[in-house]
Amino acid sequence: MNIKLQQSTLQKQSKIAITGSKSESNRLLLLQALYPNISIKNISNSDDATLMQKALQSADSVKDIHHAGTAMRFLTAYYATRNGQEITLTGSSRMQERPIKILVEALGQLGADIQYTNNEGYPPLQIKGQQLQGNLVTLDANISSQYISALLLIAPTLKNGLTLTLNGKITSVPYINMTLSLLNELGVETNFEGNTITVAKFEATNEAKTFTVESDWSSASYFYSLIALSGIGTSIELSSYKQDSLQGDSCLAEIYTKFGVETTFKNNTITLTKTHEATQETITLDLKNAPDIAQTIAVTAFGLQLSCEMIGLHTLKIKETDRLVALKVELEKLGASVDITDASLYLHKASTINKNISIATYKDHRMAMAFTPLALRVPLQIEKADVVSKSFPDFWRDLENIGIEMTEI
Ligand SMILES: O=C(O)C1=C[C@@H](OP(=O)(O)O)[C@@H](O)[C@H](O)C1
Ligand SMILES: C=C(OP(=O)(O)O)C(=O)O
Repeated sequence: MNIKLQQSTLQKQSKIAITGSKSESNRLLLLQALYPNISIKNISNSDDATLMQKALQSADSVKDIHHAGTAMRFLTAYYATRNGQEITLTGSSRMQERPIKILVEALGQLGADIQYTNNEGYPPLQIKGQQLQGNLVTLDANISSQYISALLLIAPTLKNGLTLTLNGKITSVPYINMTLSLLNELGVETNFEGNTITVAKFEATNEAKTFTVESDWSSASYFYSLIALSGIGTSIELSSYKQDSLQGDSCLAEIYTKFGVETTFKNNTITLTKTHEATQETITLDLKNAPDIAQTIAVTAFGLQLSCEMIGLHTLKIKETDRLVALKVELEKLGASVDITDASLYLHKASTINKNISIATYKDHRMAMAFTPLALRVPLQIEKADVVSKSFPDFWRDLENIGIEMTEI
């Protein structure tokens, strides 16, 4: 399905309820498999969370988690601990290009039996579950925090808990803190100081424990962008959000003040309002803690005809696509000039935005969603638009409801 977006104007005031965070959901689903007294409210309806649930529930020996990075990494650790169970864990062709060696070797230090089916260092994996021994693991922390979260999630079920020593610069730290906070909420003792994380053993209890997932902040980014590209006074209310979020992408509230958007928190909702014009000609950001909002921000800056320098983007090359290359190619089709390195992107100030450009999405939900707000400036097309379901299946319906005019082609 491709979508043609007419040049549109957002409703002056609107309301949306965004689905639960896929990051929180997939952590809680894994914890629920380990501690069945857990129940989960406002769980994400994303493909990634649905695939995680299916994999955990099905008795099949082959588990296919498609594009879901968290499911791939968290389930690798989980099945390595399932004594007597043998499974193959696989994913989409892109998933088979996303590295997993650091996690496999870390689990190997605990005695896990994991073999590569095709290419060393990449899924599919053949996992023979067993009771893991040992409690000390050292691993590189600069490639993906998901390897660390995967180990932390199984840590309280290990005989002596776990001590992780992290090598190198730690990336995507808020996602590690989210994992630790959820463990703490369950009652698990943890400590994170410098480059060492410890997790104590924790026994299952019968006491019911309910977690309520906060709505997804990465998904909220597209509404921040829409408001930034709208006229002064335009606002949207998004539920259900908290000021003390576990999600690092809640830094959007501060970042978007630079684009003229103010956020107010009230009764579990946030209201985003365009209150002023952008305050600077060049927006400079380090996104090592919030990699998933890089595409949204680059497109907002382009739409507002600002220049933008983003660093800390070293993880973008191994996500759903090489997001640095994808951003450069698609922004340049629209008339931008973009310089990239392995870890940064520089968008030069644009003087025009080309009309009726067809945006390729590279099997990456965030490419489709990040470019859509440009419909407030020019008509454009989004190719393979159903890709959004990885994290936000209701995206197109919600956008139509707030005034974005579109037709399927
Ligand atoms: O732990 C998580 O839920 C996630 C961690 C981040 O990945 P990296 O740690 O690989 O950057 C992020 O990009 C991803 O969307 C979700
Ligand atoms: C990178 C992402 O997801 P994952 O790594 O979990 O596939 C994302 O949602 O932007």
